Amino acid sequence: MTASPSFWVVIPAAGVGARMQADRPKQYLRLGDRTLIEHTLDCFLDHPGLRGLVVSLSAADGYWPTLACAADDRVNLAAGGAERANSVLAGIKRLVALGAADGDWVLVHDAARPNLAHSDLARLLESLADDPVGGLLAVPVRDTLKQVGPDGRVVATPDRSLYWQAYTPQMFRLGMLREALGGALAAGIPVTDEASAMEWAGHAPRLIEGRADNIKVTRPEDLDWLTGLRG
Ligand SMILES: Nc1ccn([C@@H]2O[C@H](COP(=O)(O)OP(=O)(O)OP(=O)(O)O)[C@@H](O)[C@H]2O)c(=O)n1
Ligand SMILES: C[C@](O)(CO)[C@H](O)COP(=O)(O)O
Repeated sequence: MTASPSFWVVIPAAGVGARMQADRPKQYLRLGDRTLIEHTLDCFLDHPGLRGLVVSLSAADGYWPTLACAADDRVNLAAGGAERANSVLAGIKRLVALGAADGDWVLVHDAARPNLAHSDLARLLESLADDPVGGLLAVPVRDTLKQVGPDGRVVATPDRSLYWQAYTPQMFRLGMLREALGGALAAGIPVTDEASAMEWAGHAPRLIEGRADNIKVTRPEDLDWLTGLRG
Protein backbone atom coordinates (compact mmCIF):
# COMPACT_ATOMS: atom_id res chain seq x y z
CA MET A 1 0.00 0.00 0.00
CA THR A 2 1.07 3.57 -0.76
CA ALA A 3 1.34 6.31 1.83
CA SER A 4 -1.90 8.11 2.56
CA PRO A 5 -2.53 11.01 0.14
CA SER A 6 -3.86 14.46 1.06
CA PHE A 7 -7.53 15.00 0.32
CA TRP A 8 -10.54 17.33 0.43
CA VAL A 9 -13.92 16.35 1.87
CA VAL A 10 -17.53 17.10 0.94
CA ILE A 11 -20.20 16.19 3.51
CA PRO A 12 -23.71 16.25 1.95
CA ALA A 13 -25.91 17.31 4.88
CA ALA A 14 -28.87 19.07 3.24
CA GLY A 15 -31.42 16.26 3.53
CA VAL A 16 -34.59 16.35 5.63
CA GLY A 17 -34.40 12.74 6.81
CA ALA A 18 -38.04 11.94 5.89
CA ARG A 19 -37.62 8.18 6.36
CA MET A 20 -36.42 8.83 9.93
CA GLN A 21 -39.77 10.35 10.86
CA ALA A 22 -38.06 12.52 13.51
CA ASP A 23 -38.71 16.06 14.77
CA ARG A 24 -35.58 17.36 13.01
CA PRO A 25 -33.30 16.38 10.12
CA LYS A 26 -31.62 13.13 11.14
CA GLN A 27 -28.08 14.55 10.98
CA TYR A 28 -29.02 16.59 14.07
CA LEU A 29 -30.31 13.65 16.10
CA ARG A 30 -28.07 12.64 18.97
CA LEU A 31 -25.83 9.57 19.27
CA GLY A 32 -24.55 9.57 22.83
CA ASP A 33 -23.64 13.14 23.80
CA ARG A 34 -23.35 14.64 20.30
CA THR A 35 -25.26 14.91 17.02
CA LEU A 36 -24.71 12.52 14.14
CA ILE A 37 -23.01 15.20 12.02
CA GLU A 38 -20.55 16.03 14.81
CA HIS A 39 -19.52 12.37 14.99
CA THR A 40 -19.20 12.31 11.19
CA LEU A 41 -16.98 15.43 11.01
CA ASP A 42 -14.69 14.16 13.77
CA CYS A 43 -13.32 11.35 11.64
CA PHE A 44 -11.97 13.85 9.11
CA LEU A 45 -11.13 17.03 11.05
CA ASP A 46 -8.28 15.43 12.96
CA HIS A 47 -6.77 13.64 9.94
CA PRO A 48 -3.32 15.05 9.00
CA GLY A 49 -4.09 14.63 5.30
CA LEU A 50 -7.17 16.87 5.31
CA ARG A 51 -6.74 19.95 3.07
CA GLY A 52 -10.24 21.35 3.51
CA LEU A 53 -13.79 20.32 4.26
CA VAL A 54 -17.16 21.56 2.99
CA VAL A 55 -20.57 20.78 4.47
CA SER A 56 -23.52 21.26 2.10
CA LEU A 57 -26.52 22.51 4.09
CA SER A 58 -30.16 23.20 3.37
CA ALA A 59 -31.14 26.86 3.21
CA ALA A 60 -33.76 26.00 5.85
CA ASP A 61 -31.21 24.52 8.26
CA GLY A 62 -31.57 26.29 11.62
CA TYR A 63 -29.68 23.66 13.58
CA TRP A 64 -26.13 24.00 12.21
CA PRO A 65 -25.37 27.38 13.91
CA THR A 66 -26.11 25.79 17.30
CA LEU A 67 -23.18 23.37 16.99
CA ALA A 68 -19.64 24.11 18.19
CA CYS A 69 -18.21 22.88 14.87
CA ALA A 70 -20.05 25.75 13.13
CA ALA A 71 -17.31 28.00 14.54
CA ASP A 72 -14.48 25.70 13.41
CA ASP A 73 -12.53 27.57 10.71
CA ARG A 74 -11.62 24.24 9.07
CA VAL A 75 -15.30 23.78 8.15
CA ASN A 76 -16.67 25.60 5.10
CA LEU A 77 -20.26 25.68 3.90
CA ALA A 78 -22.06 25.27 0.57
CA ALA A 79 -25.72 25.57 -0.38
CA GLY A 80 -27.28 22.11 -0.67
CA GLY A 81 -29.58 21.27 -3.56
CA ALA A 82 -32.79 19.42 -4.33
CA GLU A 83 -31.06 16.03 -4.50
CA ARG A 84 -27.95 14.63 -2.84
CA ALA A 85 -26.03 14.86 -6.14
CA ASN A 86 -26.81 18.59 -6.38
CA SER A 87 -25.54 19.09 -2.83
CA VAL A 88 -22.34 17.20 -3.64
CA LEU A 89 -21.72 19.21 -6.81
CA ALA A 90 -22.22 22.44 -4.87
CA GLY A 91 -19.68 21.23 -2.34
CA ILE A 92 -17.18 20.44 -5.08
CA LYS A 93 -17.57 23.91 -6.56
CA ARG A 94 -16.93 25.38 -3.09
CA LEU A 95 -13.75 23.29 -2.84
CA VAL A 96 -12.54 24.83 -6.13
CA ALA A 97 -13.14 28.28 -4.65
CA LEU A 98 -11.02 27.18 -1.70
CA GLY A 99 -8.17 26.27 -4.04
CA ALA A 100 -8.75 22.58 -4.78
CA ALA A 101 -7.38 21.49 -8.17
CA ASP A 102 -8.67 19.00 -10.73
CA GLY A 103 -6.09 16.37 -9.79
CA ASP A 104 -6.80 16.52 -6.05
CA TRP A 105 -8.57 13.68 -4.27
CA VAL A 106 -12.08 14.45 -3.01
CA LEU A 107 -13.84 12.20 -0.49
CA VAL A 108 -17.64 12.46 -0.33
CA HIS A 109 -19.16 11.11 2.88
CA ASP A 110 -22.78 11.17 4.04
CA ALA A 111 -23.46 13.26 7.15
CA ALA A 112 -25.80 10.38 8.07
CA ARG A 113 -22.91 7.91 8.41
CA PRO A 114 -21.50 8.78 11.85
CA ASN A 115 -19.73 5.48 12.51
CA LEU A 116 -16.90 5.58 9.96
CA ALA A 117 -13.88 3.83 11.45
CA HIS A 118 -10.48 5.53 11.19
CA SER A 119 -9.15 2.19 9.94
CA ASP A 120 -11.64 2.19 7.05
CA LEU A 121 -10.70 5.76 6.12
CA ALA A 122 -7.02 4.82 6.18
CA ARG A 123 -7.60 1.72 4.05
CA LEU A 124 -9.59 3.68 1.45
CA LEU A 125 -6.93 6.39 1.16
CA GLU A 126 -3.96 4.03 1.00
CA SER A 127 -5.64 1.55 -1.38
CA LEU A 128 -6.67 4.22 -3.92
CA ALA A 129 -3.75 6.64 -3.60
CA ASP A 130 -2.34 5.66 -7.02
CA ASP A 131 -5.57 4.51 -8.66
CA PRO A 132 -6.36 6.11 -12.03
CA VAL A 133 -10.11 6.33 -11.26
CA GLY A 134 -10.81 6.07 -7.51
CA GLY A 135 -13.48 4.11 -5.70
CA LEU A 136 -15.54 3.64 -2.59
CA LEU A 137 -15.98 1.74 0.62
CA ALA A 138 -18.39 -1.13 0.11
CA VAL A 139 -19.59 -4.34 1.76
CA PRO A 140 -20.30 -7.64 -0.02
CA VAL A 141 -23.99 -8.56 0.22
CA ARG A 142 -24.44 -11.12 2.96
CA ASP A 143 -28.15 -11.91 2.67
CA THR A 144 -29.93 -13.68 -0.14
CA LEU A 145 -31.33 -11.09 -2.56
CA LYS A 146 -34.76 -11.17 -4.19
CA GLN A 147 -35.85 -9.38 -7.34
CA VAL A 148 -39.49 -8.37 -7.29
CA GLY A 149 -42.01 -7.92 -10.09
CA PRO A 150 -44.65 -5.17 -10.46
CA ASP A 151 -46.94 -7.07 -8.06
CA GLY A 152 -44.26 -7.08 -5.35
CA ARG A 153 -43.80 -10.84 -5.54
CA VAL A 154 -40.47 -12.57 -6.09
CA VAL A 155 -39.47 -13.08 -9.70
CA ALA A 156 -35.80 -14.08 -9.29
CA THR A 157 -32.95 -14.70 -6.85
CA PRO A 158 -29.82 -13.05 -8.29
CA ASP A 159 -26.35 -14.40 -7.63
CA ARG A 160 -25.44 -12.43 -4.52
CA SER A 161 -21.72 -13.10 -5.02
CA LEU A 162 -21.89 -10.44 -7.77
CA TYR A 163 -23.34 -7.71 -5.53
CA TRP A 164 -21.90 -5.28 -2.98
CA GLN A 165 -23.55 -2.52 -0.97
CA ALA A 166 -22.10 0.92 -1.77
CA TYR A 167 -21.11 2.95 1.27
CA THR A 168 -19.22 6.23 1.69
CA PRO A 169 -16.64 7.82 1.63
CA GLN A 170 -16.44 7.68 -2.13
CA MET A 171 -13.06 8.91 -3.39
CA PHE A 172 -12.45 10.45 -6.81
CA ARG A 173 -10.27 13.15 -8.34
CA LEU A 174 -12.03 16.51 -8.32
CA GLY A 175 -12.02 17.24 -12.05
CA MET A 176 -13.25 13.78 -13.10
CA LEU A 177 -15.97 13.80 -10.45
CA ARG A 178 -17.15 17.33 -11.26
CA GLU A 179 -17.41 16.45 -14.96
CA ALA A 180 -19.20 13.15 -14.28
CA LEU A 181 -21.67 14.58 -11.77
CA GLY A 182 -22.37 17.68 -13.86
CA GLY A 183 -22.81 15.61 -17.02
CA ALA A 184 -25.08 13.04 -15.39
CA LEU A 185 -27.25 15.72 -13.80
CA ALA A 186 -27.47 17.64 -17.09
CA ALA A 187 -28.49 14.40 -18.86
CA GLY A 188 -31.20 13.77 -16.27
CA ILE A 189 -29.52 10.58 -15.06
CA PRO A 190 -30.68 9.69 -11.51
CA VAL A 191 -27.39 9.26 -9.63
CA THR A 192 -27.69 8.21 -5.99
CA ASP A 193 -23.95 8.10 -5.36
CA GLU A 194 -20.76 9.52 -6.87
CA ALA A 195 -19.71 6.14 -8.27
CA SER A 196 -22.84 5.88 -10.43
CA ALA A 197 -22.01 9.21 -12.03
CA MET A 198 -18.45 8.01 -12.68
CA GLU A 199 -19.84 4.78 -14.16
CA TRP A 200 -22.17 6.82 -16.40
CA ALA A 201 -19.10 8.74 -17.55
CA GLY A 202 -17.43 5.45 -18.52
CA HIS A 203 -15.15 4.87 -15.55
CA ALA A 204 -14.91 1.70 -13.43
CA PRO A 205 -14.60 2.62 -9.74
CA ARG A 206 -12.81 0.21 -7.41
CA LEU A 207 -14.54 -1.30 -4.38
CA ILE A 208 -12.65 -1.28 -1.10
CA GLU A 209 -14.16 -3.61 1.48
CA GLY A 210 -15.09 -1.79 4.65
CA ARG A 211 -16.89 -2.39 7.91
CA ALA A 212 -20.60 -3.17 7.73
CA ASP A 213 -21.21 -0.97 10.81
CA ASN A 214 -20.43 2.19 8.78
CA ILE A 215 -24.18 2.36 8.32
CA LYS A 216 -26.22 5.21 6.93
CA VAL A 217 -28.78 6.20 9.57
CA THR A 218 -31.95 6.08 7.44
CA ARG A 219 -34.75 4.65 9.56
CA PRO A 220 -35.42 4.85 13.34
CA GLU A 221 -34.08 1.35 14.03
CA ASP A 222 -30.74 2.32 12.52
CA LEU A 223 -30.13 4.89 15.27
CA ASP A 224 -31.42 2.47 17.89
CA TRP A 225 -28.86 -0.08 16.69
CA LEU A 226 -25.97 2.41 16.64
CA THR A 227 -26.90 3.69 20.10
CA GLY A 228 -26.77 0.12 21.37
CA LEU A 229 -23.43 -0.39 19.65
CA ARG A 230 -21.79 2.80 20.91
CA GLY A 231 -23.86 3.61 23.96
N1 LIG B 1 -30.93 17.05 -1.22
C1 LIG B 1 -30.13 16.33 -0.41
C2 LIG B 1 -30.54 15.04 0.07
C3 LIG B 1 -29.70 14.33 0.90
N2 LIG B 1 -28.51 14.90 1.27
C4 LIG B 1 -27.62 14.19 2.19
O1 LIG B 1 -27.20 12.97 1.61
C5 LIG B 1 -26.97 12.00 2.65
C6 LIG B 1 -27.65 10.67 2.31
O2 LIG B 1 -28.99 10.92 1.95
P1 LIG B 1 -30.25 10.26 2.72
O3 LIG B 1 -29.82 9.20 3.67
O4 LIG B 1 -31.26 9.93 1.69
O5 LIG B 1 -30.74 11.50 3.59
P2 LIG B 1 -32.15 12.23 3.46
O6 LIG B 1 -32.39 12.64 2.05
O7 LIG B 1 -32.13 13.29 4.52
O8 LIG B 1 -33.16 11.06 3.91
P3 LIG B 1 -34.65 10.84 3.32
O9 LIG B 1 -34.45 10.29 1.92
O10 LIG B 1 -35.20 9.80 4.26
O11 LIG B 1 -35.36 12.15 3.36
C7 LIG B 1 -27.50 12.61 3.95
O12 LIG B 1 -26.40 12.97 4.78
C8 LIG B 1 -28.29 13.82 3.50
O13 LIG B 1 -28.26 14.89 4.43
C9 LIG B 1 -28.11 16.15 0.80
O14 LIG B 1 -27.02 16.65 1.14
N3 LIG B 1 -28.93 16.84 -0.04
C1 LIG C 1 -24.44 7.46 -1.24
C2 LIG C 1 -25.09 6.28 -0.58
O1 LIG C 1 -25.00 6.41 0.84
C3 LIG C 1 -24.40 5.02 -1.00
O2 LIG C 1 -25.09 3.89 -0.50
C4 LIG C 1 -26.59 6.17 -0.95
O3 LIG C 1 -26.72 6.02 -2.35
C5 LIG C 1 -27.35 7.40 -0.51
O4 LIG C 1 -28.71 7.15 -0.87
P1 LIG C 1 -29.83 8.07 -0.23
O5 LIG C 1 -31.13 7.61 -0.78
O6 LIG C 1 -29.48 9.48 -0.66
O7 LIG C 1 -29.70 7.86 1.24
